[in-house]
Amino acid sequence: MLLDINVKLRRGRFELSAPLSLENSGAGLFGQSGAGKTTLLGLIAGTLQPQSGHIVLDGKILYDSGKGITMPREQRPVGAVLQTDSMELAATVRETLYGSYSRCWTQRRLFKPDYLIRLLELAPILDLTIALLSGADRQRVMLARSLLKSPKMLLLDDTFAAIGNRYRMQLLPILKRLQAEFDLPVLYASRSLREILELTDQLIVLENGQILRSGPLRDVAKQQGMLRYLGVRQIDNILPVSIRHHDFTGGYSLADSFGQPFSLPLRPQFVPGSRAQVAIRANDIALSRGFIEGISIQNQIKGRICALIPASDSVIVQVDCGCTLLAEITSGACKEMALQEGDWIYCLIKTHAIVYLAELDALPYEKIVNHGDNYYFLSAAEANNRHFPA
Ligand SMILES: Nc1ncnc2c1ncn2[C@@H]1O[C@H](COP(=O)(O)OP(=O)(O)OP(=O)(O)O)[C@@H](O)[C@H]1O
Repeated sequence: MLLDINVKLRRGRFELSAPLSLENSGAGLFGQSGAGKTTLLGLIAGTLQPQSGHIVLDGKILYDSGKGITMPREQRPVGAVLQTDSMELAATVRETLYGSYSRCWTQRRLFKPDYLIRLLELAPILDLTIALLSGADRQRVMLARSLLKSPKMLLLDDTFAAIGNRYRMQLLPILKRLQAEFDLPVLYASRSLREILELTDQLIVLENGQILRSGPLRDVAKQQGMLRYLGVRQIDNILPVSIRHHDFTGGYSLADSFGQPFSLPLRPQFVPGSRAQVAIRANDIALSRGFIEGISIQNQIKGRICALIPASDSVIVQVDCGCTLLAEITSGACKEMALQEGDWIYCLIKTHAIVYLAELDALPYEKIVNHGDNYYFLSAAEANNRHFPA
């Protein structure tokens, strides 16, 4: 167990009560403004003390009210970039970084300052004082300073939002590398599911100081209304995929999900090996008894029907393809095909019917085609709202 927390804290009217355990991976801490994300990170980092409970990280007790243990912040094996953090304004970036490095035990040191200076492109600002830095530069310095503690876990409080767009695109692969190469789990707090999903699909949903749900997005999203709460419109299938390679000639990215190959819209920004979440609407999946040759649809995923669920004028067909896919077809089609539970079937999915979850905010317009004097908005979400200028 990486992290085991059960604490209570009251601040004015706000009460945080957070029983939470994390296995050996990072997670995204999602919550609306005021949900308690910064508070929870502060409790782990040691900037705040709970009234009761315990916090154990990687077998080390950081806090235990029963045993009377409170480990001071400097000694906690936690790197944290918190909104409430401050730095010595008169110190230079170099002094800040080397100061943090010299306080880390030699045998625990994971990173060298030079490595992080290169990784986070800090060389041009090394001799500036913290007071002279922009907000985004300060965030990068704080991140480097936290990593120089060689932490067992990295806590980030809405860092993408604070760091600015330019470095955001650079920071993402860095954080992914830290997780993969250095086995450094990141707990990332944000109000944006989209940002969290760029890093991880493990979610902790916090509301009003309470943990509503935790687990992989697929499981969390099963709860009625949860996706809407997370700021995502209703979608029927969410799949984790691993990107394999990009076919620039063919115009698609190839990925695996539960051992099945998927052709996805081309997104070269995903490094092969990285993970993403994709969504497919149930009524964007057609079914066929056999594999079809000579068809433009790139995804023909074979699976076995495990349930036929009648809806008002349609049938939801639950297909086990390694992962579970829900397809929605008309009752007429279901009857004509004489579908039965246990039958083998192919799920036909067009590449462009698959949407990266991180891009859902970018909807409703997926693509606008100008043909003659007419504009056509090619987006399922806009089906009821087409706009054809005169
Ligand atoms: N110093 C304080 N004293 C009393 N209450 C506080 C203090 N700081 C925060 N709170 C309250 O604690 C609650 C949780 O705040 P917190 O900053 O942890 O939320 P958050 O989820 O991080 O929000 P945001 O996304 O806006 O940063 C809020 O109701 C806030 O008003």
